[in-house]
Amino acid sequence: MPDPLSLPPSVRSIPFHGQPAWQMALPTGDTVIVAEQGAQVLSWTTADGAERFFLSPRSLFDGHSAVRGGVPVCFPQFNQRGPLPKHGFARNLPWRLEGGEEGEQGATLRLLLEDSEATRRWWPEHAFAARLAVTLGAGTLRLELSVHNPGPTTWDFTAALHGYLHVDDIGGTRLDGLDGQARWDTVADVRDVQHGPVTFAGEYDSVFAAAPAPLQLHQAGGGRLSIAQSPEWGNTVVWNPGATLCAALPDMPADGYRQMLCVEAACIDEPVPMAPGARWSGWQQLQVL
Ligand SMILES: O=P(O)(O)OC[C@H]1O[C@H](O)[C@H](O)[C@@H](O)[C@@H]1O
Repeated sequence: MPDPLSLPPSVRSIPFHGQPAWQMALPTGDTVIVAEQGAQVLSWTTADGAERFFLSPRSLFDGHSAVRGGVPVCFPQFNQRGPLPKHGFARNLPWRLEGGEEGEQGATLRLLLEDSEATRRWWPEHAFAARLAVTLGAGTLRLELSVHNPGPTTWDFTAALHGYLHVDDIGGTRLDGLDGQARWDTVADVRDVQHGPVTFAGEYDSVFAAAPAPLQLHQAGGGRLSIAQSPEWGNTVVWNPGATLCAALPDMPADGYRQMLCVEAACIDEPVPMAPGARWSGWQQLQVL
């Protein structure tokens, strides 16, 4: 028998859109909701009551289809760069709650996905453990993805923490901190270097070389968010579908693109090699300024 789960008092199990999830709430008023499916953070509210993530009201919530919003964990493949389903399978499968604790940084919830019959359908020779630690502090959310290879064969992966940040209006949103970084504009399929802040007027989908310092998101209404990622992530992806692509996405309202911006800590250009016994981890931290 496994030990009973030890969970801090800030955590409770809840249904969210009819699906199993956990909510953590701090005395400061900050809350986070994490779904069992995909270990996907679906809501983060700060003490002022503001929801910090976009969650599409047209998401399916059927227990396996990808949910559009919050922070999907893309693993072990980013997008369609490989033979696996788009963005890998981790976002479609139930993760297991391993535990949680309260510390100086806030309250942490830990979830685990291991190889199973379901993952071996796509990834037959791959023994793995993927863990997501969700740490909620005052005005801060930190997500850490850890990957372990407990098996005898070497494999590699690509991944992303694909956060859908809620924005007041995409037209008035600005992302600072990528000036001078190498960029692959995947809409035009052009490789160049970013000059100045990133602004949005139509479909935007770019893979950047990760910047050395945190990015800053500036909202149309004046709000600011710091977005930091650990050096293990070699890339940052910035995505907004724009009006035309958004209208073609069945799980998005036609104007949903106006309220979201994905800023993703990612490993894409260089797949992470995992020899037997290898461990890797990388985090992204969001902080309201
Ligand atoms: O629709 P999804 O499978 O969730 O993918 C949504 C988006 O994810 C990333 O941001 C990619 O850069 C985009 O090209 C992709 O369209």
